[in-house]
Amino acid sequence: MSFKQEVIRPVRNLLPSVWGDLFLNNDKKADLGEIEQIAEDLKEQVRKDIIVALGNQKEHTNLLKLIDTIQRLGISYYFEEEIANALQRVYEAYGDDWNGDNISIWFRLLRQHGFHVSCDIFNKYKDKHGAFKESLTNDVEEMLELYEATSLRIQGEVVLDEALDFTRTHLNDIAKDPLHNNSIMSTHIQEALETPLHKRIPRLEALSYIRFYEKQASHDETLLKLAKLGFNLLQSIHKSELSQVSKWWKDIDAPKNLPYVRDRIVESYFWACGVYSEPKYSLARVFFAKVTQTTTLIDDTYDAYGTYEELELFTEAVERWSLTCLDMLPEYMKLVYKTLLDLYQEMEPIMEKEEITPLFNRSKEFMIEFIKGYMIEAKWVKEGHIPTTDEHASIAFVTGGGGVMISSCYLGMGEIITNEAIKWAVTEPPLFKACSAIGRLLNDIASYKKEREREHFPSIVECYKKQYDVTEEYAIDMVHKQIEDVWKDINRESLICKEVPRRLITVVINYVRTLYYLYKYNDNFSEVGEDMKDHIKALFVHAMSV
Ligand SMILES: CC(C)=CCC/C(C)=C/COP(=O)(O)OP(=O)(O)O
Repeated sequence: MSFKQEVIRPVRNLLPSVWGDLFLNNDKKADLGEIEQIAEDLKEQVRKDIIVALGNQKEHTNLLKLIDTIQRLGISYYFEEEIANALQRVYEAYGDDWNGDNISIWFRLLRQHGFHVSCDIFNKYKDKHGAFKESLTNDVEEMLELYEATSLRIQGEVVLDEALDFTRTHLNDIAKDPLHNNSIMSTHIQEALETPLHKRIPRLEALSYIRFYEKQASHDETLLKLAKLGFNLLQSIHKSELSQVSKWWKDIDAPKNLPYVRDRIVESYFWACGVYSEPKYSLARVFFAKVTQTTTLIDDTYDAYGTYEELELFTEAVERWSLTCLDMLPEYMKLVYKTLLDLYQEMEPIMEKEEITPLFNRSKEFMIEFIKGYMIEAKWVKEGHIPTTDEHASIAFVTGGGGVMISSCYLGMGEIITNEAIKWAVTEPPLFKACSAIGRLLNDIASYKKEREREHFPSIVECYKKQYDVTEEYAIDMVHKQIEDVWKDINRESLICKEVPRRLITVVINYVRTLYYLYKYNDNFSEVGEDMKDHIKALFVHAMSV
């Protein structure tokens, strides 16, 4: 007599996609030839403005303001060369001794573009007792700019730590002051306090800044029009890509074949657009969206469905990376495995043509290490092991996904992936590790309560509590402090990597900005909140009225 043993699987309350088939059939590109021509003429005008301002030293403060506005409006990719050249010239002309106005904008822009200018200039804002001058509080815009500049600080820049405390306190008071209540400025301040510019996803910043800028009496019509047209032009490309990835995902038919999996292809594509929205990175964007959904598929297999024995088989198959391993896997896992291998297989010839095979191969290795990390987590869960914070960090650097996610972001970006960049990326540089760390910390803070409801790898919050015998609130504070420290590390690293094209560094920063958006308060990826739904609709459904 044989007894069929029932398999006990983890239980999870799975939320379906909120989008249904909304984005599936949007692949017809509209004919935008006429709009493109208008945009071309506007671009020419802006280009001239940049060149004229650069040529006249008296205009350099305005030049920086113009560049800042262009960036915030989301159209800097039209003027990449002009902006890089202008900032290079400003750096060469002034070094650390900027003598124009708007110190904070100067500092923020130069640091954002990789110039390690000194923060000592901010001592100008202090009085003889070393405190920030109270007179600063009379100029709200200047205080706001100083606040924004502090996000670029690195470890040890005490003047900027102090400036952050000072400006945050005063801006908070202003935002709460009934005199300013509900004014455009007070909303603007509140948004800045919530998420400083440096931590915002550029595409969402464009969305909100276009609305703000339009209401400013001093706005420039050419810039505003170009921003709106540019927004719509990008949207039409993104809609078609979103339809493409939705079809790919639809063919896998997860609701029928893998019902335990989070269906987050739209959110995955949103993530990809957070990293790069320019037309020329279409291939990379589509690939990265698929990687993110596939990683989610694998995460859910380890966290929410597979038995320990099945996961061991899957991990072994991934290490061997060959379709011949399909036979050793249970039926449902075959599809997970095939999705993973097909995804890379499809990219292989393109990567060969682009001569970036070493990076492509390393990216596969990162994926294998990542999945082996999930297996270690599964083992600790099985043993009921709560790791020390150091042990936790050692695995979080792997399953935090920095290596696999950032290397995947780079695949398909074309000629910007130079040999130097490949040499740098394959070593898993500190910037990748910082992505893993911040990803894990943000994700743990957002989801530790939910994860506690079921069997799950312990979050950093649990590890802190156990190791240091502290309260939950204290542990959470420690994690927030750590997150701020990682931002400082990212800022430092992004100034050091001189051999890597700047756009590849901003890929990393944008990736982290998107993580920050997704996990700052809740796990917006698993449980898409109202704000995120509105943002996705604004980016991919509604065109902007011009
Ligand atoms: C590594 C990365 C960024 C992968 C992209 C897919 C994803 C959002 C996984 C996190 O799932 P989760 O919220 O369930 O996380 P975990 O199970 O790791 O706690």
